Amino acid sequence: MPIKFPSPIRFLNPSLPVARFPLTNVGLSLNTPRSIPIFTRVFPFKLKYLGFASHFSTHSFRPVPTGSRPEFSRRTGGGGERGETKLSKSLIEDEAELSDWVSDLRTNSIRGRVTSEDESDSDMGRRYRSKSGRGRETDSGGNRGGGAGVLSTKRRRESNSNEFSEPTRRRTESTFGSPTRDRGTVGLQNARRGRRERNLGFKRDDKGSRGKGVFIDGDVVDNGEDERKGLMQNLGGLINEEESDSDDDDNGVFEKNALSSIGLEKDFDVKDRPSLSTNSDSFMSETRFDQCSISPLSLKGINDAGFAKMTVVQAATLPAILKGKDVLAKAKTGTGKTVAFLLPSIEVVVKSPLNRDQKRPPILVLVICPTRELATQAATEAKVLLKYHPAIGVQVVIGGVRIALEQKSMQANLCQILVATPGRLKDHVENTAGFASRLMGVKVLVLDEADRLLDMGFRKDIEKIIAAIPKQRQTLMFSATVPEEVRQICHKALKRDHEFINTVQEGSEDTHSKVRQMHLVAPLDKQFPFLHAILKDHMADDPDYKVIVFCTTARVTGLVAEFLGALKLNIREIHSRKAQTYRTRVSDEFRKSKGLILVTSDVSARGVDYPDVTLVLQVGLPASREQYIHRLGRTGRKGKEGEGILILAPWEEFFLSTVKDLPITKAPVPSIDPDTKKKLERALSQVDMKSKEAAYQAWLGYYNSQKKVGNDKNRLVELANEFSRSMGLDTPPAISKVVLGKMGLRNVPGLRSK
Ligand SMILES: Nc1ncnc2c1ncn2[C@@H]1O[C@H](COP(=O)(O)OP(=O)(O)OP(=O)(O)O)[C@@H](O)[C@H]1O
Repeated sequence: MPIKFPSPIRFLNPSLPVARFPLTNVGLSLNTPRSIPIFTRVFPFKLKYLGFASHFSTHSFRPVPTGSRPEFSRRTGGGGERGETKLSKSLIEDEAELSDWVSDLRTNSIRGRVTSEDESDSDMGRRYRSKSGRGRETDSGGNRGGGAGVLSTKRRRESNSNEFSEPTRRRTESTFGSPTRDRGTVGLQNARRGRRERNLGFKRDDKGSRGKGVFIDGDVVDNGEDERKGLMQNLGGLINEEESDSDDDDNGVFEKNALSSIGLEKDFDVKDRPSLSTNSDSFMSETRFDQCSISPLSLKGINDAGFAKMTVVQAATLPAILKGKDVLAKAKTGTGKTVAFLLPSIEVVVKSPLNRDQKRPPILVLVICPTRELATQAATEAKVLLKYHPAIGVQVVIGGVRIALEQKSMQANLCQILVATPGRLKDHVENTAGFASRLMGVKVLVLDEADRLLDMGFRKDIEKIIAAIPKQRQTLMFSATVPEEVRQICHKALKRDHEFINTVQEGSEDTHSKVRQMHLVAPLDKQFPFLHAILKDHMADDPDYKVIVFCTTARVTGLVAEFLGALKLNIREIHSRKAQTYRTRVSDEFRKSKGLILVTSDVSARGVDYPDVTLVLQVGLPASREQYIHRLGRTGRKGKEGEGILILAPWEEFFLSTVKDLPITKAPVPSIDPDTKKKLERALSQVDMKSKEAAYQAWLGYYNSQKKVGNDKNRLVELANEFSRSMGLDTPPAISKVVLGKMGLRNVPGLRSK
């Protein structure tokens, strides 16, 4: 018999408070006439607030009168969203698309374009030599410099059209450079000791515990968010003016509005939910799937997948979703959110009458994911659940795949469930015959990684997609992070009576306590050696190691991968400069393997479910607090233990204040013996000069867009040149004048132009 929960209470985790949002008067906006852009209505650029207490002067967003609002007893997330310094807003769907877009700048299609990376590459190799004097001049491989160019110029422009610029605030960094002390690697080894044993059970840990980025390697990003603001500053002239109507003002306003208008309706009392009261670290509930009204064939599929009981987020959200409610759900990384939205969506298809329109059979469920890897993974999980539903089909549409192939596949195969990345989906809406009418069948819309999809980089595409599906639908949004300002936007996308189900216990962190988090502050010239030392140490400590190294941009990722490859480490790399087929192959390989290090940009930051990752290393400033959390979430999945180390330069230490609620301790500083030092220098000298030049430009672009670093241009260039020296270059690479101009860096002392 189906279990029943009293309707106003949404439950959760062991002691998870389930938050429900007050019913504000804002729920209508997404159901707007098609001709009016949704987010323009719901989030007007000139939105003004009349006070911190929640008064708005816009007709499309009215605050709940203070008196009628449920008391803002606590903010959810245990500080998860606290202190968000809002480091970012994304620009582009998938970094590959930004890559394409930047490639596009090389053409004559956009006014005021930048000189292409390829152009700037043309003679770089001849100009500079590595420290050893033998910089190689060969191209770094067919995968570079290409971009998966399947996107139209128009779309790329549109993808970028909503970025906002931000008034430049001058700021002088005062925290540059404090030398680190060498304390040996023993501490790190100790820190890890016993990890494997602890992994054997779900025991509680006793330890105390771009966009897309922007960019720009003159070229690219991998995932920043706030850098996007910088991108706009830097590339001002590149943006289509009609579309660059900035909502600069909105950002500050938005944050305040969010703070003042969101409250929790109810705190959850775990005593009322014995089925969920496992220990508070567990991601599993006591609820069985057959306790909900799930079809027998779905139950069979679940059983075959080996899922005996629901995870906490599944138990928390399924009853509400099955009842047809709109849901915004927040649950920690790796806790089964994908099944939580797929399973009830499948049930909607099961219950839908068979459609006899063979020519344009309707798409009933639309799942949108921010990256190609994630979309592919969600579709794979759907297929597992659909094992005993031969009449239900799932298809994927993502960038990097020939659109004609997708059109064929959607026509020739069952496609009641469509999983897509936003840009490609929009392409289909605009260019695939009959697709728009199929979309009019959508009954369930899912935004996976909702906060990412609702940020600036995706806004336009999402807006168009929502306008292309029926207003009468169920909307589900899931993420491990739901910043305040995103909650505001979510309100507009969801029905008024939607439920916000937060499975992160009040007062607990957004990260898993079984994942040991550390940071290491080291000057740039020490970072390559330290990275190597940490990896070697980890590999020695755990023969089943499986490590992900996150880097700031695609080009820096390429550089780090080459460096580690030269040291004969077992390396794979994934970033936007790699072809999609390569990305898919490497992703599959990494999923199945052990004894491997994946060097990657933020294309791998969210959602991807690689089992048993033992260590996540983040090198350089993460694009945002959220991005830090999602990257870290690649380890410690399904209740396992893991380890995360963030390597920052002294002048990046400010980032720690944005994650001060997380249990991040200081990592011991590795010691580097003279022989190893020489070996590392040799390895660096083997890295392709073009990779170094591209990484230098990308590095400069990325940090230029980070306001805390990029506002002081003289200092920025000093730091970039420090980075250049850390790669073994005596002279920093020259950058084309056009690119420097676009970055706002012309005539800054220390830069070389060509
Ligand atoms: N009921 C269940 N029992 C056991 N394992 C499950 C269950 N549901 C899902 N899983 C597995 O848990 C793993 C993590 O799930 P999933 O990738 O959906 O997590 P997530 O919460 O979406 O993570 P992220 O926030 O990183 O996207 C997957 O391997 C999935 O197959």
